[in-house]
Amino acid sequence: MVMTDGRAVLRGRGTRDERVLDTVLRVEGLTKRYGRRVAVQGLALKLRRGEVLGLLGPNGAGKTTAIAMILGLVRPDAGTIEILGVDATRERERALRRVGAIIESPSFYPYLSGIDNLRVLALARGGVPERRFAEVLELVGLTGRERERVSSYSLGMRQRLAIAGALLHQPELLILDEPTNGLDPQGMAEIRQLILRLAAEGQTILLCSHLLYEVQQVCDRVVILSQGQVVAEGDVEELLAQRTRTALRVDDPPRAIELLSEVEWIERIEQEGDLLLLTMPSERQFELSALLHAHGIAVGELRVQSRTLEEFFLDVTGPSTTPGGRGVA
Ligand SMILES: Nc1ncnc2c1ncn2[C@@H]1O[C@H](COP(=O)(O)OP(=O)(O)OP(=O)(O)O)[C@@H](O)[C@H]1O
Repeated sequence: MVMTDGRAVLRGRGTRDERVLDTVLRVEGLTKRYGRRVAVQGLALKLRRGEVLGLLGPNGAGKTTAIAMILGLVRPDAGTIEILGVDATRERERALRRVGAIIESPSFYPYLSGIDNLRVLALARGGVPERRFAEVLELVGLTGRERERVSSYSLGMRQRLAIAGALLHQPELLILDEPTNGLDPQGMAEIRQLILRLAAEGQTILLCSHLLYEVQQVCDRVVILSQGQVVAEGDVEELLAQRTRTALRVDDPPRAIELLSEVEWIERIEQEGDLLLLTMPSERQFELSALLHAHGIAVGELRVQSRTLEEFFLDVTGPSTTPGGRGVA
């Protein structure tokens, strides 16, 4: 992601290599079934200090169930969860001490001011130093509005107050489940800016979202879930590069399809009019051209089509595609 490198410099919490050594969250084999329905199947996640990881997936993919298991709200059927080296399934309270989370729409006392609501939240955490209130209000851009009643806040301001509340105890891991749900475009943009700002300060974040744009804008890495399973994982730009489509025009499409169906690095072949669209790594286009030539198939056109994350996402989560599978559509 273009922004990633710039942000790594901004963060100023050691080099990226130093942070790599430090794993904040490690999930392995995490599984949850509801009756015969598998909500999450063998999920593995690794989140390093200072990283912003996006957990992406369509509705019902299992994101909320995964987060709820990490937060000890739902008991896993199998798997391990380690937060800062502590086994969260065995020592839930100790593991969650350094975690801040927002998993539902925030609920506040509407007749109390923003800062008084934060004071109530701080009590639940066993108290925080007085100066921390000003710090978190500043971080979320609510300085100057903290004495107003929450009932007068916009939804975006309430969400920012909720994030301030989750940051009160200086968590090492911040978990945000669909933080822009229900917000208008301006409110969404504010939350995205806030996440970028927290990331720039070195905050480790697990962001759960079904919004591709949001994830592409703020995350270093993304894990895509579909029907409880990981179907793709990696740096967003790298994921897109791996799965670009190559448009091909040849003199004998049926023979080309027959030949290319046997090629291991071509994931998918689609036909659009007289064009063949191949899902394959773009750097193999010379190999492709040589292969066709060697089999006497003449190539009239060969060009790489860039894909949006949206197309990629539909490709890996869509019902017509078997993840990792090949086929002619
Ligand atoms: N308490 C429950 N009882 C039965 N089935 C459940 C329960 N919670 C979740 N599920 C099922 O598990 C699957 C995963 O749901 P989950 O809410 O984790 O997905 P999600 O990716 O968070 O989707 P959404 O964005 O719609 O919340 C779905 O099929 C859902 O119907």
